[in-house]
Amino acid sequence: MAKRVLRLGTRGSKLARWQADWTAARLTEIGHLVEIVEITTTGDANQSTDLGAIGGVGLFTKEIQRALLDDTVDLAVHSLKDLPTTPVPGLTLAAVPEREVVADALVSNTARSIDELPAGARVGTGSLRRRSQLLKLRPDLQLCDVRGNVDTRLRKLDAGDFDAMVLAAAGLTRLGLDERIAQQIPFDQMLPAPGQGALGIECRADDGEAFSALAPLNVAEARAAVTAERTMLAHVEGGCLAAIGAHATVDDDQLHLVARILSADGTECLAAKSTGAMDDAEMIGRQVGTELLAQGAKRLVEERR
Ligand SMILES: NCc1[nH]cc(CCC(=O)O)c1CC(=O)O
Repeated sequence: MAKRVLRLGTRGSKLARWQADWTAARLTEIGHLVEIVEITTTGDANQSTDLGAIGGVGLFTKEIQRALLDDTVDLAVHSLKDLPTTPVPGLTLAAVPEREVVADALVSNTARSIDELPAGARVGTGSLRRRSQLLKLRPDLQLCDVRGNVDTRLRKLDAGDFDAMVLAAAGLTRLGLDERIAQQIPFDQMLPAPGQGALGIECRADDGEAFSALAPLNVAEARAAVTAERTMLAHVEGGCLAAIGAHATVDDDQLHLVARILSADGTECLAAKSTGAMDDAEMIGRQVGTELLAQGAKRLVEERR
């Protein structure tokens, strides 16, 4: 019998293609046959529209999950930070591979750090999380909305549309654009999005063959860290629209999670952290979420609706 070809669904952006190629290469190395299938998502088709206006949560992932459920593809590779925390019946997150650099990066042709930005500098970012944390640090900054893929954003920066911008360091590194990173922003200044820098690979829950193929790509420490971050996010019901940052690390089977949630203008900031066994990642995520709710997180989440 001919060996089954695993059809791997991905978005068409350069970064998505890199992630799909990386996953396909790992699977091929261990003897699987993989075919990459490109899928256009609502998020990609609407480069100019405000993300919130076209339904926010799941914009980049829904169509690929649909293709998985329709049996058009067998595997789906996502940037885990774009994947909603609500489970999709019939699908399972089969692998969270080794995580790339988690921090956000400052990209600028003039400044080497956030502290070094001149008063009133224009900073490009479409993310409320980045915006609120920047304003908390530097209320003088002028935040400019910027959308599009990494290349488009870099072109706008180089054209002088703004003095600096903030992107995930992981995306730049994967695209070979490391030299554009002026500063890896320290976590005390900016906490990343839950799941940032990690990939999530899904398959149909009843597809044992695909699940087994993906198992060797899973890294327990990476899985535990993103599980803690995502459980916290789900617990405060933040979705992708609230200014919520989180970062979990695993050290000697001990998991440390820190999280914060901010008001839009950055003047209010709630923070919580917890530590425990790596195997208790979900419990640690819930503890931190509960602590944020006790401090009044609901009001900051509702502010965005
Ligand atoms: N929301 C878009 C998105 N999804 C994943 C990444 C970067 C790679 C990653 O975090 O894994 C980016 C771009 C960015 O935020 O700069």
